Amino acid sequence: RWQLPSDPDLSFCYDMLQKVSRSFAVVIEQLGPNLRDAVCVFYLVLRGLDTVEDDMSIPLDTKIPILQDFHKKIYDPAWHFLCGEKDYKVLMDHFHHVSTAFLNLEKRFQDVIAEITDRMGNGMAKFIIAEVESIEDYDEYCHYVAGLVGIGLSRLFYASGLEDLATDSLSNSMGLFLQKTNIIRDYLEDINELPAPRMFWPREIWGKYSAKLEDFKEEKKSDVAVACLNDMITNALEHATDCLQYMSALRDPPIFRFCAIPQIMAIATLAACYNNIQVFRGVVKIRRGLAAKIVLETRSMSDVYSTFYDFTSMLAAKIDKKDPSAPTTMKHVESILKTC
Ligand SMILES: COc1cccc([C@H]2O[C@H](CC(=O)N[C@@H](CC(=O)O)C(=O)O)C(=O)N(CC(C)(C)C)c3ccc(Cl)cc32)c1OC
Repeated sequence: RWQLPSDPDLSFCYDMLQKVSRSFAVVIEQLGPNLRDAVCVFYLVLRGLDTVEDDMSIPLDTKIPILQDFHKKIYDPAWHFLCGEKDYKVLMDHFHHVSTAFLNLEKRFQDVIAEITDRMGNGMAKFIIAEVESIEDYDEYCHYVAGLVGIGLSRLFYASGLEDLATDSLSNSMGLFLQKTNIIRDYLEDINELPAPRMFWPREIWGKYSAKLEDFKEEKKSDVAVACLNDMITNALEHATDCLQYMSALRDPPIFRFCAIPQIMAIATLAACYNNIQVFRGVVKIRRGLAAKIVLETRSMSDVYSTFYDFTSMLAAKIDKKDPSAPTTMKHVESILKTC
């Protein structure tokens, strides 16, 4: 493993990265030196935003201005805010390390991070009050919290000179595919969240299957729960071909792996969740051994194509003709298999 930076602010950032997402930290650290620091700082700035958004103990009239002005706070090493739990409390209480590391980045990287943080913070603020009702709301919310991350990363890759600039549309899809997979996988964890659950499953989808989203926890509602789950997964699969197109355009091997590994985890998760009532009984996680295999064996686009092909075929094998979404699921499956 390369030498930890002597710079105390950056070494705090890499330590935090290790703590908040060990598996992902490994792939970030394999990026080139310039890009690595920018992505590490970007990741922690996003985690900071997320921690504020998720902290239900912060009153709205305090939370909303923090979200909206977060893009200015990152320029102010004097600013910090006590919120979040465990490692996130450490992150927020010592946020000056992140803002100092941010200020030491090249300006072209700072500008990308600041603009994305501005748009994301304002988007989050909008959805603190508004519920996700329609599929359009669902795509808009996922754009703010995940699509913008893809767009920001594409701009950092381009600013580093290592990649051409990917379109906002394909970059957005990279975020939506991951975020929608997380929202689907985390149904039970999210709906049991105390003091108040924040659910992002759109009423336009679940309202076709039950009067209340929490009904899916009930044994007697298993059939409609699985039908709704398959509908949600079918909606997420719409983004898969955009993600394959985005990854096929990447040139730098460390950037490729950084982008490909989460996408493969996502298609593997969707295949495991499809038609699986266990999503409403616990959190369906792909086995650690499989995840480790994915991290080690994803080197080229042909690895990505064959892995997407395999997991999409596994999902297709589980499609029940009687499932209400089956025709649409088959359509998305066919376009993915054709692309691979
Ligand atoms: C071109 O776009 C990307 C390319 C590579 C990786 C990601 C994306 O992947 C991780 C992967 C990650 O963080 N995995 C976790 C495991 C998990 O969350 O289930 C981990 O390995 O700890 C992820 O999930 N999110 C969070 C969002 C989805 C909200 C964007 C994320 C947060 C901050 C950054 Cl800088 C990047 C990402 C991209 O973002 C779209």
